[in-house]
Amino acid sequence: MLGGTFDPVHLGHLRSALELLEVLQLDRVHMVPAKVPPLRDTPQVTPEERLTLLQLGIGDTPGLVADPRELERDGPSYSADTLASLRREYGDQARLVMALGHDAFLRLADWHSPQRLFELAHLVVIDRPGCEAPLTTALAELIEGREVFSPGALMRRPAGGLLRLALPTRLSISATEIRRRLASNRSVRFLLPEAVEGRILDNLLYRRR
Ligand SMILES: Nc1ncnc2c1ncn2[C@@H]1O[C@H](COP(=O)(O)OP(=O)(O)OP(=O)(O)O)[C@@H](O)[C@H]1O
Ligand SMILES: O=C(O)c1ccc[n+]([C@@H]2O[C@H](COP(=O)([O-])O)[C@@H](O)[C@H]2O)c1
Repeated sequence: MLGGTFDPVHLGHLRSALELLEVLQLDRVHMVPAKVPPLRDTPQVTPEERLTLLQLGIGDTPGLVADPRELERDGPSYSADTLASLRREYGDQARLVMALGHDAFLRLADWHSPQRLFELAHLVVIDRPGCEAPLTTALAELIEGREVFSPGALMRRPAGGLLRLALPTRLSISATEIRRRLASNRSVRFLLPEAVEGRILDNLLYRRR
């Protein structure tokens, strides 16, 4: 699972999802837009629209799935609930991975039931340019004894490990920068898929009101 606000989805997300699929030899990557992201302000664009943009971005890419399950729940979109739902779907023995960028990882100790995340899945932290801050004490305690150093070591068990990965392509693209550009009428070409760009421009999304 790769969860996100996806406000909007961009090539940093999509390349990461594809490379996770290859490097970890996964069956599929569920990309799950958060209906109510727990630790940030309400996104500018509705969950349904962010899901539509994600579907357009993924297109027919084999192995990537635009997963609407968080849109079906009310309240904050806690990842522990999403992983529990995936665990129910795939069963106890499936190897389940939650991937997140290093910036999101740095705040993991503030998440809802962070220990439970490790009961339900492995965590894979994707290196992201410009996000090299040190770990807090709370985060260091949370991950103590969990780190492994290869995909093979991670995949021996269904859950509970932590792997930090430098994926082959590191893109310093962020949704914040894309929203800024759109708000000031600057180009976002080549930062996100053309179909996503087209829908955003056609519907005047992220324009300053
Ligand atoms: N360029 C990128 N490379 C690797 N991981 C990324 C990249 N952009 C986002 N991610 C990760 O993807 C997940 C979802 O990201 P999110 O939807 O918040 O996008 P974002 O670009 O970080 O958005 P914003 O700028 O609005 O915070 C997070 O775990 C985030 O760390
Ligand atoms: O479960 C939580 O408490 C929690 C707290 C913060 C973020 N998350 C999830 O982490 C993913 C990235 O979040 P964000 O805000 O960086 O887009 C997204 O799927 C969020 O739902 C989850």
